[in-house]
Amino acid sequence: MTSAPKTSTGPVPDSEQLLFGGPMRYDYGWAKHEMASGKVTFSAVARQMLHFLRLAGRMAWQADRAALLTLVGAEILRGLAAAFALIATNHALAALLAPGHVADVLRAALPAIVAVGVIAGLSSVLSAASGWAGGRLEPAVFRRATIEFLTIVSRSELEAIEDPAFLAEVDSARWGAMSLQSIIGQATSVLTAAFGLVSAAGVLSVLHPALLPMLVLITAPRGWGAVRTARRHYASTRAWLQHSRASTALADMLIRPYSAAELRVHACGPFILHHYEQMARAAEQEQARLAGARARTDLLSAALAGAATVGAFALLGSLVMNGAIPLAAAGTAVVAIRTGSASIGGLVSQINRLYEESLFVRDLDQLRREGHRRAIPTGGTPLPERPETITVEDVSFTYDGRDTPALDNVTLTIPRGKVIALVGANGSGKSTLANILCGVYQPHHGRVRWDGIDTATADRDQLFSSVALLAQNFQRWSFTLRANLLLGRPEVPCDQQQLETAADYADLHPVIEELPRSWDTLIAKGFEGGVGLSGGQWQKVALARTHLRLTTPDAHGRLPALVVVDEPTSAMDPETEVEAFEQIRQLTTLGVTVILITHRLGATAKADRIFVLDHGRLMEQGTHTELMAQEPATRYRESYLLQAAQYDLGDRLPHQTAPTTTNV
Ligand SMILES: Nc1ncnc2c1ncn2[C@@H]1O[C@H](COP(=O)(O)OP(=O)(O)OP(=O)(O)O)[C@@H](O)[C@H]1O
Repeated sequence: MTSAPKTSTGPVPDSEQLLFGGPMRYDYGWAKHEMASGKVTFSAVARQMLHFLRLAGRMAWQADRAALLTLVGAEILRGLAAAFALIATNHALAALLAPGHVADVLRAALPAIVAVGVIAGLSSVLSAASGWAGGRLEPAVFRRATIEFLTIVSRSELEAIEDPAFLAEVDSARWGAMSLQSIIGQATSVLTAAFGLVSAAGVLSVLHPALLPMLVLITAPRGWGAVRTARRHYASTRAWLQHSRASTALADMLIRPYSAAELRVHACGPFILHHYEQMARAAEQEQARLAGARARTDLLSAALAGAATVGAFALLGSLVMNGAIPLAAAGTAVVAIRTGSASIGGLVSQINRLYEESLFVRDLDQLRREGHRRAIPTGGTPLPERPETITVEDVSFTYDGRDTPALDNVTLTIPRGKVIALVGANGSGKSTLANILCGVYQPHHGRVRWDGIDTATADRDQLFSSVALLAQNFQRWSFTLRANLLLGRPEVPCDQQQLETAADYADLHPVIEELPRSWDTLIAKGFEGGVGLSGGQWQKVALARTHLRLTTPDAHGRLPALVVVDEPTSAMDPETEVEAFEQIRQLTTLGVTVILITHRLGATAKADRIFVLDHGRLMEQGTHTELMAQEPATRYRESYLLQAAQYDLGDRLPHQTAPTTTNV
């Protein structure tokens, strides 16, 4: 172990530059990963591996004790069987090489020969038992590790999920969950090979102490080669995880329904295919590089091990010649060296994989700690069920990688049970503010208070439960219509009547009537029996889901106090849209405060209060009448008149002409 592993070679392929703006390799700075770096000692590697084996063992113990005990028991017995087989072989050889009549010699050797056969049979049974137990354990451990991984990631803050460094950890840890499963199989094989080696070593040291160091000399180069190859492979896999995710995304674009129409009309297929191929070639080159490096390492370690084997046989020959050991013992020693070497072969390839897998398990372990740090906190100050006012105080927020803040010292007050409109040009910060109000982002500066209680220290689960979010890019769950609504309040059971009420509210029944299996229709193109919905129909589904959430108490009897609707009607036809806005306004009759984000200023005109954002700053506020009457003309009035002029709504003030530039 002398140098840190290389991860990629060559310039950035054009495809990666064009499509992703740079190389899709993770640059980890290998110094951070001491196990993968060239500076680690073998004992450190062994300690780490034992640590992760214990981790896998603990998980296996929790998953299926009987299977784990069977597995370990069977492997220990197989190891013992291998030692007994060698002893029996020694007896058989001693009897066979003894002088005497052939029939007598055979008779004397028969018990030992039979013992060798019986032990071989027993070994096969034990091997089958071990395979059965391993087959049960591996998927169980994989399930546990995956569930743990998914729980950690899905409970992380949204900012963490959007952080590329955290995403890199997530990518690698996901691999770790798979590795934890294979570690069981690897560990079993290592155990088997190690027992074989130990029994060979035991027999050799009994035959003559000088033979044992020879076995060690045969083993050492193969062990060195295995660890070197594993490190190289790990470094490469980890660095190329993002590349592999990007390639899968490209392949999906070619074959999934969501991109099918534009792909065909714009003839994007050949373009994407070309770049997919370029990326696949880059990955192929990396694999070829690894294969070449592995071949070189294998060759070197095999040459060293071969030289050691020759030395071992030479030593054995000289021991026989000098009469230090009898011929029969030499025969047994040959068998032991061969068994030992075969065990080394198995051991090396298994340790190779075990080591590599344990590096990924380590990443899973790391995600556990990092995930804990980035987790949404549990507990905190209780929030009022129906706050009289929600105040946003001097709130600023800047996205990672951005120089300018998305929200810049915003201060505003939201009274209970009113419709509050957030308006502003694209990118002015409306959705960011909505996400802060919902508790998915925490302000980087300033506070949001519910009746004076700072939401940063409040019980976040309670905050989430008190909010309904109909986001601009709301989730179109690839499930049945029923499940799509139930996901409005998934933690409590809902009956059909509640679903019907929500559907009534969103005028969803005409859509349901056209669905082949009514509520149980799978609304997902690309799955068997699945049907697609139009954009406006999906918005109705989302509106119904929001209503279900607003009218269904959580497990503690709490109903949402705040609903954020972000561009809820953008895909609806004019008639439906007018109705939908009216329905949204009606939500205040439930005692809920409505935050309405929309560019349709006809709808905001009826809001109780309007806040106008511009480049993350709160520029104007008031009622529609106030904002329209202000002099000099507000940005809001200019935009409103511009829209009015488009539709000739006749809302233009007598002395005004519609401006043509400003946009809210
Ligand atoms: N995840 C993100 N990472 C980095 N920047 C972001 C992210 N989301 C939004 N932004 C940036 O933050 C600013 C505010 O975005 P936001 O989505 O809040 O605007 P908006 O007013 O809702 O816009 P629109 O009317 O187009 O929906 C924009 O400059 C946007 O590019």
